[in-house]
Amino acid sequence: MTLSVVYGGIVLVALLFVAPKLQALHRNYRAARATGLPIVVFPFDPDSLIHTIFSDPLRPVLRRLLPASLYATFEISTFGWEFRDKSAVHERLGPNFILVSPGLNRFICADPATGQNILARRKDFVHPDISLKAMNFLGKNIITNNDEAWSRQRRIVAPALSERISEEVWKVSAEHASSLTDILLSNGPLTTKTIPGLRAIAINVLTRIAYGHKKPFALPSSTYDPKAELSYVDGICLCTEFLVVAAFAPWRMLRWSVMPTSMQTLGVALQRLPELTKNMLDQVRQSSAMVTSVDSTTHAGPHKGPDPILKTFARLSDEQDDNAAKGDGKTGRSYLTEEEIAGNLFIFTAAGFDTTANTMGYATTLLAAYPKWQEWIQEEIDGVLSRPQNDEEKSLPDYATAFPQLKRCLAVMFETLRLFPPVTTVMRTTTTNQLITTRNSAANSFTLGAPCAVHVNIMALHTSAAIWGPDALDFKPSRWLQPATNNDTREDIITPPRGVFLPWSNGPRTCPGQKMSQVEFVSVMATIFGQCRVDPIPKDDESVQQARQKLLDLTQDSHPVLTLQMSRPEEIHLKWVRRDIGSHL
Ligand code: HEM
Repeated sequence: MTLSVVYGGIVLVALLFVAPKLQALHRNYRAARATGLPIVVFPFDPDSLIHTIFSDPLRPVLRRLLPASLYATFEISTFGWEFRDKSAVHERLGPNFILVSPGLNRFICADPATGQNILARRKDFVHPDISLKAMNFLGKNIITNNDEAWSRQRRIVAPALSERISEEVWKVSAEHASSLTDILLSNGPLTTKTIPGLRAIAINVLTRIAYGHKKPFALPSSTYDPKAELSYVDGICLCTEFLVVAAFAPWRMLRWSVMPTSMQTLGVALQRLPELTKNMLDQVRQSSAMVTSVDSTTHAGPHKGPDPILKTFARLSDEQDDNAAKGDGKTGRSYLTEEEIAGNLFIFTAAGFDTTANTMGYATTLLAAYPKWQEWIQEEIDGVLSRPQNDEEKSLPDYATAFPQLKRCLAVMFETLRLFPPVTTVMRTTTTNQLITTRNSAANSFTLGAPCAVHVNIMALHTSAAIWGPDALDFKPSRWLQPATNNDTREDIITPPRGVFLPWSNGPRTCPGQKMSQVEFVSVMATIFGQCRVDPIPKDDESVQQARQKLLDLTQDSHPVLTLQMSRPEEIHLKWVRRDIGSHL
């Protein structure tokens, strides 16, 4: 009797737990059916905490145990599947399909026209809560706002990254790349330092442009000391390096003495950043006030180079405060609150760091694996670098002269981003039902019931054989260039059809750092590959060919954290050798 009560209780609890899930699954299935799109049903919520934690470690086990078709369903419920799958699932199911689960339905889109349509409608398809939470912890900012505050911030943030900073980005990137080249060439055994070195360049360029922070190039240190002096830039760099922990773990917990020193140092940074931001802004305001009074008394010439972004933010905010004091109120079109200044300064670093650093890391690894493409860009770089005077080293001409000529370097960036886009899927969510028109035809339109998660599958768009041809998965930078013809000897970058190449996304929320990242990438590649060549280092009895293949395998062993990154970058062993460049000039 007692036993049957216990069993009955267990069954009841199980039913109480399962019944709402089944109900949600049924409701979602009906909503998905109404669209007429292909459907994949997965019986668990892929966004639940349990699934998020356990699905990745379970993958190898389930791959062995489950029949292939069941495993394929499980795979597309896991985080980061887009990179592993490339466009295979869309080849089976079509460009658009819906993953139905007891959580939110997920509309997965790899149709260029539909993707464009979604990204163009920023008010209908908004950023999901999870990205807002992940990026909000140092203050509201352009990424974490969906409403009118976004428009106001975008009007300030996008121009701060415009063409006016290109010359400075070009110069600073070349300076740091040149220092890294010296280190890589002079320290023979430092062969694992390429990827950390490229990361150091990316963070140094960002901190110079955003905060005016001038720092000589140095490889990043891997030691952390929670008791050491901490500057604003150190704190921001730490938060960027450990973004996921910084976003979700409370600083008090990170400071516990049982935590690793890196986490304790991060805890200190999170605790101190509000105060450090305030001090830095006060300093900027004081020095601006001094410069203005000196300028107005001495009529000194204009400041050389663009102001750091921080200064622009502070000035706009102060102008609004002045208007408010005059009674106009802080309601104009161009201002940031103090919290938004802090949030956006951080976002510059967070959004611009990993994306650009990893793109340079993948590109360098691919060039080491494919000597053919390395020589291809070097041929171009040699034609652009200034000829040496006497014994001077060849140097990179200024931005306006060199950048437009280095098309092969830009083609390497595009091809790297095609195969290794930092953001493999752009996520949105809907709160009201949305009519979606595919291939610009009303006959193909359908209504997406809300709420629904929407994923524009960048990885699938970038690797579809139907779009890019049978060699879609090959690294082939020349696909980006219109070949020179008899009449015109200039190579030109091609523009791919609309909606098929979206590493920087598209529409009103497209990445405002697109040009900055291109200028930085080309400057760094031209500086490094102008001076040296790179090869993999074969291990033990490996052949060079095997070592090259290993590099390619390491690039494929990647997973997204916030952006796509290699799982084992420390295994990239490269040998840098100075090129004999005088001979063919
Ligand atoms: C290879 C380099 C880069 C790639 C591939 C990249 C890619 C992206 C992508 C995919 C988005 C999301 C857009 C969306 O939600 O539709 C984005 C947003 C953003 N990126 Fe980049 N990015 C790069 C470099 C940079 C740099 C260097 C900066 C600034 C220093 C930057 C600043 C931003 C900002 C502020 C946003 C938010 C825009 C908004 O929500 O309005 N990015 N980026």
